[in-house]
Amino acid sequence: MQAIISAVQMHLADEYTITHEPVTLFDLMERASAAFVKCFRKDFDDRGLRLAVFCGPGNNGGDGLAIARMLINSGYLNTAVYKINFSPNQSEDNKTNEALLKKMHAPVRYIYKAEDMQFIAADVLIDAVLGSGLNKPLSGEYAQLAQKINAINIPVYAVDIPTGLPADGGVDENYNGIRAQKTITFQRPKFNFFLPESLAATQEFEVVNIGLDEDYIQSLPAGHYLLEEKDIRKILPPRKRFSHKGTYGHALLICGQPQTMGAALLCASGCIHAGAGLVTACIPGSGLTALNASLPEAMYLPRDIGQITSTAEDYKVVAIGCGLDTNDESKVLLEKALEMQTQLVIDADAINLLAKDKNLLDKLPPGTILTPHIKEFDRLFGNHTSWHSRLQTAVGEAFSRRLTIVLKNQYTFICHSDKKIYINPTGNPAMAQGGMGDVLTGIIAGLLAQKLSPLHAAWAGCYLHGKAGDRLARNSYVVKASALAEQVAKEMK
Ligand SMILES: NC(=O)C1=CN([C@@H]2O[C@H](COP(=O)(O)OP(=O)(O)OC[C@H]3O[C@@H](n4cnc5c(N)ncnc54)[C@H](O)[C@@H]3O)[C@@H](O)[C@H]2O)[C@@H](O)CC1
Ligand SMILES: [K+]
Repeated sequence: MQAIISAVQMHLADEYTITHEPVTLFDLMERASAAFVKCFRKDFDDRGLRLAVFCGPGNNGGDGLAIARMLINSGYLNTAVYKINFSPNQSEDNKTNEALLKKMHAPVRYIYKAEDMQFIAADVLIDAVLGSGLNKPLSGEYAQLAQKINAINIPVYAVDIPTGLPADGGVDENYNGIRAQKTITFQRPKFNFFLPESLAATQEFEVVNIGLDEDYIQSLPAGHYLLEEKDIRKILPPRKRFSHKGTYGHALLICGQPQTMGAALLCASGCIHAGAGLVTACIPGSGLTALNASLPEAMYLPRDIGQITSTAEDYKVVAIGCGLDTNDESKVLLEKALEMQTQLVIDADAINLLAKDKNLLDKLPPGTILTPHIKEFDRLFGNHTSWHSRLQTAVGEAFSRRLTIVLKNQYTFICHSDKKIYINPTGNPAMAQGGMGDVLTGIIAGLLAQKLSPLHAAWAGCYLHGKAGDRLARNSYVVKASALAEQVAKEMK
């Protein structure tokens, strides 16, 4: 998995690479700029485009100047360079790149005040004003410049980071920086790109490698990690010779009401397709026919506390909450589940029940997995006005209560008791439909039944769920939860 390092650590990686390899900062800037141009050309192949490259005073601006040179050299002859000179500061490599550009007789226009900026006749604008060196929110001339750039209605491609967006530490709800269509970022995505608020700063991002020392980057103490396919492959349980259904564990799913039986069925389907040896659905009797018809592999347990208690020892994992309602009967079921001393997955209405009665929250056994979406999370742990603060709460609660909190979103954040946040990269908006969360709960329960640790079950569950969704979204506008559950088994192969 990739360590998502901070802007400060990225700077260290930069220095480390320069000290330990025969490269200079200027060489790194060349590499970064060449990588940007390569990526940019994939999206804009037309050499006749009018490009406006805005370059600031530091190394981000240095990249911009080098990018302009490379674009002109590769035939984008309508490239105009705007050099932002709000202060006399200029980094060394910025100076070198400015000189190289001038040697080519490329016209460089200087902007000393935001109001100097006249009408820009361009098809695409490249933002290399400020990058990871941002050390305070934009104000004064820079804020005005950002406003003026945003008012030009053309696509903006940001170099490394949109000007005004910090790399980490949250995004201001009144983001006043440059709004990019795409950001081509160096070596690592920046943590803030994963927060929904960053959409104001960039619609999308692409990471390009610039050859910084990977071993060093991975050795840095990071609080955030981005999951990769190889991490998941390593932890998936193998189907062994001579194994049988008992080998792969028994999951009990306490889910569903007569009017939300689909949630229980989808959860059971996720669990079956993730490979649990046995799946028992504890659902209202009115759902039995549907269960037998749609999932003949699943067994049925009536909603009877006596029967649940007497079979408690059979289960490796209990998942509770999908379509459960928050009525008194459901509360009793949750109380029972909390006493069962098995691995627990708590979702949906079971989370809402915890929110209603904080005494129950305090009874969660260590190792429990919670799978809230944003509203369930805020009901449980209080309202948050930003994702940054929500994640801080999630990390704190996961640590102090020894939980794994799967905070669902476009990029799901898995906050674990080790105080780290694991980011799941898979998934897409075609999956935004009812029932998806129920399938995820089932998948995680299925993996826990197969003896994965809570953390590994959360990693693999989220990754596979999103990957199945990505595969299905290639040929479909929306992805149905039931189809996704079936796809999961194929992704695990
Ligand atoms: N990390 C790396 O390994 C590499 C980084 N490179 C580039 O270098 C960039 C970072 O460069 P720098 O550290 O020079 O910083 P920037 O170019 O982002 O910023 C330049 C300077 O602007 C000033 N500044 C910051 N915030 C401001 C604000 N709100 N208002 C007014 N002035 C402000 C600061 O004094 C800062 O040093 C990266 O984003 C990337 O584009 C690449 O050139 C190559 C390698
Ligand atoms: K930038």
